[in-house]
Amino acid sequence: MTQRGTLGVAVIGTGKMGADHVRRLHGVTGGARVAAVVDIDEARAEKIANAIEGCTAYTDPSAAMAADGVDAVLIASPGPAHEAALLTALEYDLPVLCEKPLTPDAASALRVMDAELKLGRRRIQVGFMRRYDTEYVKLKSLLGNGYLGRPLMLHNRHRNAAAPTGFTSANLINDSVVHEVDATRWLLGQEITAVTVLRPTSSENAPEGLDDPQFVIFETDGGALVDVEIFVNCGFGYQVQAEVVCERGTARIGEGHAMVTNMAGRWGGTIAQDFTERFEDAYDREVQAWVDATRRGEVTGPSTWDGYAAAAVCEAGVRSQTEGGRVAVQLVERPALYG
Ligand SMILES: NC(=O)C1=CN([C@@H]2O[C@H](COP(=O)(O)OP(=O)(O)OC[C@H]3O[C@@H](n4cnc5c(N)ncnc54)[C@H](O)[C@@H]3O)[C@@H](O)[C@H]2O)C=CC1
Ligand SMILES: O=C1[C@@H](O)[C@H](O)[C@@H](O)[C@H](O)[C@H]1O
Repeated sequence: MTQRGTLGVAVIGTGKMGADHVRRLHGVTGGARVAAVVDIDEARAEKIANAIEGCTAYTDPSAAMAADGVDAVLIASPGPAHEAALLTALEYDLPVLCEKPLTPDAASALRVMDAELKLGRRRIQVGFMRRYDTEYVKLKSLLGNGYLGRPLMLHNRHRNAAAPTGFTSANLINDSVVHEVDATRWLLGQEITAVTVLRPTSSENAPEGLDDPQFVIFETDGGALVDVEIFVNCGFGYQVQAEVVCERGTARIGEGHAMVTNMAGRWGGTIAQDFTERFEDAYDREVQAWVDATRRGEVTGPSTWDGYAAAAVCEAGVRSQTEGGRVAVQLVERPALYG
């Protein structure tokens, strides 16, 4: 570790999330500094590096990871670029926080898991930040105390005001629904065994080539049924809601009613416009927890196994989108390294 024991982090990918994580590491969280930034867009990386003392810009992830003063890596490039960056980080034996998805399909996720298994110790945390959101944490702890009884159903709504240009049906599963895949596995403590994707009439606001919204159903090995409404061009804001239905009661999060105003014969509040607003605190807690654990020499949080299991479920979801019907999820046996 460098400079008075702070963790020197190389941030790979300096687009929307990467730039936000740089801001967070530099000015919000403690115990780390941004030692390097990497982007295939050289000007973008340089602009960010120039604003931070002691930070160097690179276009090649491998060069950044080999640099003096780099102790850890935060990957925020697009999903298809994650595998190469993860394998390089494992070669250098560097701890990693990798934005979701770990990779966009099960075979590439398995290659990453095999490389970590060869190393013989956990190095990777996957950026499933909902596990750090206070509402999700409360729901998890309520389910854990058994007060409501066994969970039978989980209803999810995931709405974005607008999807990025070029967002495809596969992105809708791999980039958006992947959060509900992880939240389901984590909240219920069950694996997802089958996925069915159904499509209502598409919104006239959906871009050419994308059916939006879609309706996704998971079956789990504990017998629960889970549904996800995914609507990435809903137009009015960003909403992530979940309601669990148990034997003796229900619990709901994500209503967003932090403040309700009454005025001119109406009542109401505001709706977050995107994930950086809705999950700001969760990202802060996630990154701080990663920095703290890394400085202690530990790896905590969602593992490579969680990333692989999510990738396998998403792959089944994409197959259901293209082939129709219910697609079973096949997982390899869980290695002992992942408990
Ligand atoms: N946890 C969350 O809620 C969210 C996570 N994400 C994830 O963060 C990652 C980045 O997403 P965004 O920032 O929205 O994308 P973006 O498109 O805004 O930024 C990606 C950046 O990576 C750069 N890049 C592309 N290939 C690269 C490579 N091989 N090496 C280095 N840089 C490369 C691009 O030039 C661009 O600057 C994705 O994995 C995405 O799924 C994105 C949004 C929210
Ligand atoms: O991860 C994210 C984006 O990549 C994705 O595109 C959005 O749908 C999610 O809400 C956001 O959390």
